[in-house]
Amino acid sequence: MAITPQCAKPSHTGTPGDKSFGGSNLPQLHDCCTTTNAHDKRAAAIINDVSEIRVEAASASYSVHIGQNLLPSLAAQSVALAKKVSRVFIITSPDIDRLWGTPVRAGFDALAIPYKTLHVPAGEQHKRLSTIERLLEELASNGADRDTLLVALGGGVLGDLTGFLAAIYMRGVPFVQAPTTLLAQVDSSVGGKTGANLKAGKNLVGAFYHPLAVFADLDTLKTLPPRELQAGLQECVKAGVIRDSALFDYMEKNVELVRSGDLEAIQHVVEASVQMKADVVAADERESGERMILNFGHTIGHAIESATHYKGLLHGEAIGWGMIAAARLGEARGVLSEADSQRIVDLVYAYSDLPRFNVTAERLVMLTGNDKKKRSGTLSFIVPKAIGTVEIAQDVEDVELQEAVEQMLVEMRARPIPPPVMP
Ligand SMILES: NC(=O)c1ccc[n+]([C@@H]2O[C@H](COP(=O)([O-])OP(=O)(O)OC[C@H]3O[C@@H](n4cnc5c(N)ncnc54)[C@H](O)[C@@H]3O)[C@@H](O)[C@H]2O)c1
Ligand SMILES: O=C(O)C(=O)C[C@@H](O)[C@H](O)[C@H](O)COP(=O)(O)O
Ligand SMILES: [Zn+2]
Repeated sequence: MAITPQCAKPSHTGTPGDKSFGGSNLPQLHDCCTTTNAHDKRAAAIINDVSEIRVEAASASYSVHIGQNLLPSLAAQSVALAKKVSRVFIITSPDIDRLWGTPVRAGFDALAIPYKTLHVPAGEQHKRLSTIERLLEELASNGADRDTLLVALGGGVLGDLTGFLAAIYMRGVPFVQAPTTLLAQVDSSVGGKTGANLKAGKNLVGAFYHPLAVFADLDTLKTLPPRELQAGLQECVKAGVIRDSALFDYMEKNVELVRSGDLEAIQHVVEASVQMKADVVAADERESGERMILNFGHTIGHAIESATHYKGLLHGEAIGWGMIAAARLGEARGVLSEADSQRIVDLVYAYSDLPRFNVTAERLVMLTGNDKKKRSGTLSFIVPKAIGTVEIAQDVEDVELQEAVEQMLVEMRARPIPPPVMP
C-alpha cells in the first residue's frame, strides 16, 4: 500500500509510494500538518500492520505497540489501562510538541480528560536532577494527584526523565511511553530503566519503573534528523551482537535500505530489537545477571559521554565507539575471532559517521570506575564471543581495557575525517 500525501505543500515529500524517512530529503511537517486532521488522513496510508510485543517483567507486564498512526489512539488505550485518570501531563520538548503533540492532545480532548503540557528543552544536558525537581514542582502546583497519568512524548532523554518523575511523584503514578526517536523505540522506552545523569557519571540516579504501555509510532520518525536515526541504529547493532545473529545478518545485508529509513526495513529492525530486549528483561529485570548484556559497548560509551560533557556525541555514537573497543578487547583475549571482530567494527561504521573526540585512554578507563556494573571493586565487562553471543567477564584488568581503548583511538585517528555533523 502506498503512502498518500498528507498535505498539498510541495515541500511535504510524502509522495505516493514514498515509504522512507530519516533521510536528508524527508518530510518536515509544517504547522498545517500537525492537526488531527492530517494525522487522521494518515490512517489511510498504513503500510504494515501494528505489531504488539509483550514485556513480561517480574514487577510488571505491558505491551509495546509498533506501527504507524498510533498517537491518535494513545489517549483511549492509556486511559483504558490506567482505569482511573483524573488528569494528564504530557512531558515533551517544544520542538517535538510542535511536530507531534497535537494528535496526542486530541485524544484526551475527545475523552474530555484535562491535560497540561510540560516542556523540557532538548538535549542530554537537561537529563539531570534540576529538571526533575522543576517538573515535580510543576506537577504539584498544577494539582497532580495519584490518579494522574504522565505521557513521555519524545526521545530517550524525555522517556528516562518522565519515567523517573512517575516513579517518585507521590511515590509512583502511572505513565506511558510515546517514543519519537528510533533509539527510544528500540531500546529506552522498554524495560523500565529510568533516571538522570550526575556530574560523576551517566544514569547514576534513577529507578526501575515500567510504563503502562509503549506506543512506538513509526510515523514520528519521518521528522527525525538522519544523524539521530543512525545513532539509534547503533543500539540495533548492539542487539544483533549480543543475542540476535539474524538481526545482525539482516543489518549487514540491508545497510542502504535500513539507513535510508525504508519503513518495512525499519519496522523489522524495531520489532527484532524490542523482542530481544523484552526477552532479556523478562529473564532479569533488575540487572543482577543476564540484563548486563544490554550494556555491551556502554562501559566505554558512557565514559566517552561523561568525558565529553554529554556534548558532541550522541548516545548511540558513543556506544558505537564503545562496541568497537569491546570487540578489540574480545579479539585481544582470544575469545572473539578476528573476522567476527571486524564484522562488528564494520557494521558500526556502516551505520554512523562516528564523530571523533579528544580524550585519552587513561581518562576513559578512569571514568569506568563509576560504572554501575562495578561492584565491590569488580567490573563486569561485556565481551563479544561471536555474532549473537557475549560473555560477562569479571576479570578484565584496567591495563587490558586501556589497550583496547588505545587501539580504538588509533583506528579513530586513522579514519577519514567525517563530514561536519548536523545537530
Ligand atoms: N532507559 C533505557 O533503557 C535507555 C536505553 C537507551 C538509551 N537511553 C538513554 O536515552 C537517551 C538518548 O535518547 P535519544 O537518542 O532518543 O536522544 P534524545 O532524547 O536526546 O533525542 C534526540 C534528539 O531528537 C529530537 N527528536 C526526538 N524525536 C524527534 C522527532 N520525531 N522528530 C524530530 N526530532 C526529534 C530531540 O528533540 C533531540 O534533540 C540517553 O540519555 C540514553 O542514556 C536509555
Ligand atoms: O536496558 C538496559 O539494561 C540497558 O543497558 C540499555 C542501554 O542501552 C541504555 O543505554 C541504558 O540506559 C543503560 O543503563 P545504565 O544502567 O548502564 O546506565
Ligand atoms: Zn544505550
